[in-house]
Amino acid sequence: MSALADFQNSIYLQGLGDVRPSLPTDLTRLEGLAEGVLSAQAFGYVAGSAGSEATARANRDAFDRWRIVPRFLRDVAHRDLSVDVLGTAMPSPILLAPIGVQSIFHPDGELATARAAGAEGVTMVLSTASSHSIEEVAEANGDGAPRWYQLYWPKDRDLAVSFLERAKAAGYTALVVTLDTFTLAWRPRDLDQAYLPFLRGIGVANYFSDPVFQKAVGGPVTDANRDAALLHWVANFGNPSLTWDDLVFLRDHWDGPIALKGVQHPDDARRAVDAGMDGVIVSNHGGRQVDGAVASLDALPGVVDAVRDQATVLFDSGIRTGSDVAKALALGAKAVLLARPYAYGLALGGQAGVQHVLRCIQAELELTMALSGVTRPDELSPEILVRA
Ligand SMILES: Cc1cc2nc3c(=O)[nH]c(=O)nc-3n(C[C@H](O)[C@H](O)[C@H](O)COP(=O)(O)O)c2cc1C
Ligand SMILES: CCCCCCC(=O)C(=O)O
Repeated sequence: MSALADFQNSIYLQGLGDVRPSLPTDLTRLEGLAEGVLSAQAFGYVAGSAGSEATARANRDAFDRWRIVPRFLRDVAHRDLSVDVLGTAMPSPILLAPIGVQSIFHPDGELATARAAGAEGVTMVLSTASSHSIEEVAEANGDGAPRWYQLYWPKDRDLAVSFLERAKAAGYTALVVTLDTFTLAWRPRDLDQAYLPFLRGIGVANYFSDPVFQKAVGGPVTDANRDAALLHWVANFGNPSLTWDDLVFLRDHWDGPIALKGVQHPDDARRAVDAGMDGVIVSNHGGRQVDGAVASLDALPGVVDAVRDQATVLFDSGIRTGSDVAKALALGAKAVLLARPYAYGLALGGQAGVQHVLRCIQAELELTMALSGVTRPDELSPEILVRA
């Protein structure tokens, strides 16, 4: 048995003293509870997706179409979930996905998430659009805690370089470059409420604190130039004219591993390998960008097949349970990024809420694996799955 499954026992033992977990252990229940504590705008922002939200639903349906076939009598007494992903040692194949503007969910925002990740030894991927700066989040995360940085590649190349240098100096070891959100998609829940956190000054901490950004807006951001600074942010946030050739620039300015997030097509995965990228993250941004896009899990096997072992394949979009993690790993992902469930944990319980989510999903993964005859993530293969 491992520390992860011990978590399950510790809950049962608390029951002897009539203590119950303060949050549900079925993580699919968190969204409904979070709706009760968040403003309608914040809840719409996190729970909403693009258009009719068909892709968000497809992400979940794709998991339901695969079923695990348990196997027994395989000596699963000793289980080890640890993995090495792009040079980072991890206790399990689960990272915290980049989620921007976290202070709309909890006053401590990314600081609470970073403390939770640091306490659990789980790698946090910090968004460029965070509500606390690169440096503040690193401090909350703690010395030696594993952390990666996610880049929204701005039009201003000097600003991009400044972000990369700040991230490197603050101990972020790998770079995630998100391809699918150079502009916001059509998101009806936000449009109907005329709500965008950035225009209210949330999610711009890294920009407003950056010397290159400040120079571009004529000095530090104050009440006097705040509106102009926000307009500059809007104009510079993303760059739709980027091409594969531009990746050379990133390679030249980041000496650690780089993973491209948002890859869905096998040819794009091959191009990532050709461009010297170390990893790809199969993701459709949780259905928040292209409504009607292929379910992320359905795109995974084609990408795995395309890159073979020339790059590390990670996965997100739709992960809600430990069994979902097992399915994504069985279909070839090296690790997964957990997203909305931890945002709901943050909303419901701050740092403790995020830790609860991490402990539950890791314990559930370990138990699912053991009860399926598997002791290590790399033993998961399509052989444990059938089509429903
Ligand atoms: C509220 C919210 C904010 C997000 N912000 C970012 C971000 O700043 N950068 C990024 O690469 N992805 C961002 N994402 C996308 C997640 O990293 C992830 O790809 C997606 O949420 C996965 O779908 P799931 O939450 O349904 O599993 C965001 C997602 C949500 C829900
Ligand atoms: C202007 C686009 C900002 C998006 C940042 C957050 C995000 O990725 C999301 O899905 O929301």
